[in-house]
Amino acid sequence: MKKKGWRRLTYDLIVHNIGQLILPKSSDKPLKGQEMKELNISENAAIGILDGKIAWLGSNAEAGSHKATERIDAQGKVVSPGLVDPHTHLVFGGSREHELLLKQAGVPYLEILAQGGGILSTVGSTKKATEEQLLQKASFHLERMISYGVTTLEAKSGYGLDAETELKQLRVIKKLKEKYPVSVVSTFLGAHAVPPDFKGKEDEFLEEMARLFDDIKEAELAEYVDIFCETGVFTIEQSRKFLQQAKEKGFGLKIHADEIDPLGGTELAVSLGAASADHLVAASDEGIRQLCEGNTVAVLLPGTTFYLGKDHFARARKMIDDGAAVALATDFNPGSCVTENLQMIMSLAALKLKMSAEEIWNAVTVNAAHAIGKASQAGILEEGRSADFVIWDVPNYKYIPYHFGVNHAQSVYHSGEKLWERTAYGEIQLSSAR
Ligand SMILES: N=CN[C@@H](CCC(=O)O)C(=O)O
Ligand SMILES: [Zn+2]
Repeated sequence: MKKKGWRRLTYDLIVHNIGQLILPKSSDKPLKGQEMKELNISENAAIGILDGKIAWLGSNAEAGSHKATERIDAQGKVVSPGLVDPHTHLVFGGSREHELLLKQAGVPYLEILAQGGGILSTVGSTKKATEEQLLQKASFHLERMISYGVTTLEAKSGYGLDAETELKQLRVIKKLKEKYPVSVVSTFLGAHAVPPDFKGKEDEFLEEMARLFDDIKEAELAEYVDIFCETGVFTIEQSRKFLQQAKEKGFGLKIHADEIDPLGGTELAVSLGAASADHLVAASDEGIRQLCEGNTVAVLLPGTTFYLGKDHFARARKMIDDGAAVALATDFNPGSCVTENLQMIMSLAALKLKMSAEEIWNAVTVNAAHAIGKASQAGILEEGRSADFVIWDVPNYKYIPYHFGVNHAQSVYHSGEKLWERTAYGEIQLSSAR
């Protein structure tokens, strides 16, 4: 009956002749284990959009009988929900290309940090940058993310490590939310590293960062609080106390956990009911077992492992086969993963994490949305949802992880509005380049 009602309408937009429409399963919980292996693909499909929302999903054959102000022929290509990137360090000053030489010489990531480089180097550049400069730079990176098909993302602070600069970064994220139609979720990562003047006084530093919670809540500057729980940074006990305080103030929780050493951050995340535990390269069997029991999403960042030149990747196969919920993210940042390209991460997930195409699509849509509390708005295409979708210039959904390092997005929509479209670069630019 509902469909008949819709049929009398004139849609704002109909996208028809969709070869494959990717329809991750809608669920109030992240997809776990076996559920991640299932992905609904509707062939020869069409979608109707009205007032920024998906108003109709059906077959291409039916599409002609519906009225629409605008029609787009997808030419048998693939359409998916807009991608969700649930872990980025989008706002920072400067860059760290000089560290490549250190990496090539085999200096470990934590050693560069201990020498005052790494995160601390970016802290210096971020302190120096004005709010406007940070906004311009973050806008540049955000626009590139959109061009790769991202319509919802998380962005962290964490390159200030003092009240003034952390709040400056969070205000930039808030401005990005206002400036762009995409959905941006903000995370306070004041506990990202120990500033030199607090070396040996980590507890004091965390107390100082925790004193910002009220102001951040009051000004609606962040939805989540995160901490880097790692050898030489913050211990499990410090992380537990800090996150517990954040939880009491009403923040959602995230944790940079078990990235290099298996400290037990995964278990901590589950025990605190964190939305996500991120990295998990060194997560223990017990940590994985607990992930299977809870609803904390394992946000895996294979681009970081690749960029840090490591051979050992997070155990995605075990996590999924045992029954955990896995999402994927870029971890875009100036030191350990310098890419805005979530499609590249999808390829690394196939090649290094041995994830199937179905698991990968669920990991960058529905599960990624769960990891940032956006599951009711993003990651799914169904009637009544925001019309956030991507038309991909590929023959089928398995093609994107397969053909790596390039941009397969043809056009990107949020709330039914076209945000980005690939220009016709083919003939003209190539011939002039020759
Ligand atoms: N591991 C900690 N933080 C970031 C890296 C930040 C940086 O190196 O600038 C990460 O998630 O990889
Ligand atoms: Zn990170």
